[in-house]
Amino acid sequence: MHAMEARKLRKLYRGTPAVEDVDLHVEEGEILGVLGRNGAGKTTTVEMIAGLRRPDSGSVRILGLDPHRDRRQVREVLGVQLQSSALHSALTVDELVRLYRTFYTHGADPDELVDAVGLEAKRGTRFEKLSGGQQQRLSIALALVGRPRVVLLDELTTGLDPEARRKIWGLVERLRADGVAVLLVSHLMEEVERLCDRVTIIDRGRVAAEGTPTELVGSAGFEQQVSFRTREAFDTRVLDRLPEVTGVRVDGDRVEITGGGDLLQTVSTALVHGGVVATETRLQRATLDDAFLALTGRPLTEHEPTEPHGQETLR
Ligand SMILES: Nc1ncnc2c1ncn2[C@@H]1O[C@H](COP(=O)(O)OP(=O)(O)OP(=O)(O)O)[C@@H](O)[C@H]1O
Repeated sequence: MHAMEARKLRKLYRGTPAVEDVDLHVEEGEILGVLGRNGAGKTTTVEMIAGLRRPDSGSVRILGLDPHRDRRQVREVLGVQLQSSALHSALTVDELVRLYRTFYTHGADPDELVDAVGLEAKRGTRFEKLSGGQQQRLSIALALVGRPRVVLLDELTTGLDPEARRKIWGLVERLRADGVAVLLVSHLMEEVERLCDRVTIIDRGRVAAEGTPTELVGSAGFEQQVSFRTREAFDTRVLDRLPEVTGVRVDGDRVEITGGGDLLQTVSTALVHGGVVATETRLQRATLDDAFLALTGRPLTEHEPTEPHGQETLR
């Protein structure tokens, strides 16, 4: 059983599909990144997984539970941080965290959680007096206060400064180490490349590609290049026979290898076995940004073409 599984999710807004045929799953101790342009359908997908919006068709399971049918049990195991959270503006950070803690039978220590998101100096500050980034950090704390087993994070660190961002990344890495299943919607390639074990690219409401960052770069048809220098005469047969290697070029003391898979690891191991002393070893490979462009035809920073949609409220 997957910790979270969404199958064939579909959502229309006034007849126009916003999400079509979307399959996603996350395992315990795994971070899945969901990457897509503005308007690609990511938030709609997360809201359906959270049970905040009913899909027109398809199903969601959180630890085997249905977010609508088993609402009460799902609340105990699921943590959700959405892009815009309207919280009681007159309550302080401490009051809000303690209030949310009472919603759960088992939960986190409120003081530790406030420290973990870096709001220790703001404990007594009312929500309305917090900066946008501080409100964002508070919404992360509130998503985690029930010690959830599955967490949905939408635009986790948008608007945070680099230091706060690194702190929150550390927090998400600790969740993974504790066996929590994390779904992370993001616009930031750096965040996705650093944190995510697997990535699903959503484009125009559909899954365009899915895999580890390395697999996505590979599936976009990019080759990697490993280069190094060696003082000894180099026999290319050490590398030629490896399935990952597609080409070896020797230019004086410099050797360049092209190929796929985990090329750096494969080449390094073969060189050690072959007794070759290599220096200045470098790996060059396309980034997830390049893969996104190749797989969807447009860069991540472009917006989805806007189509007229009727308004619909959460239900
Ligand atoms: N409540 C709504 N009523 C009507 N149309 C909507 C509603 N919410 C979203 N849409 C439309 O559905 C599509 C998907 O929107 P969604 O918010 O899910 O995308 P997103 O990938 O999360 O975008 P962003 O990165 O900007 O948050 C967009 O075209 C959007 O305009």
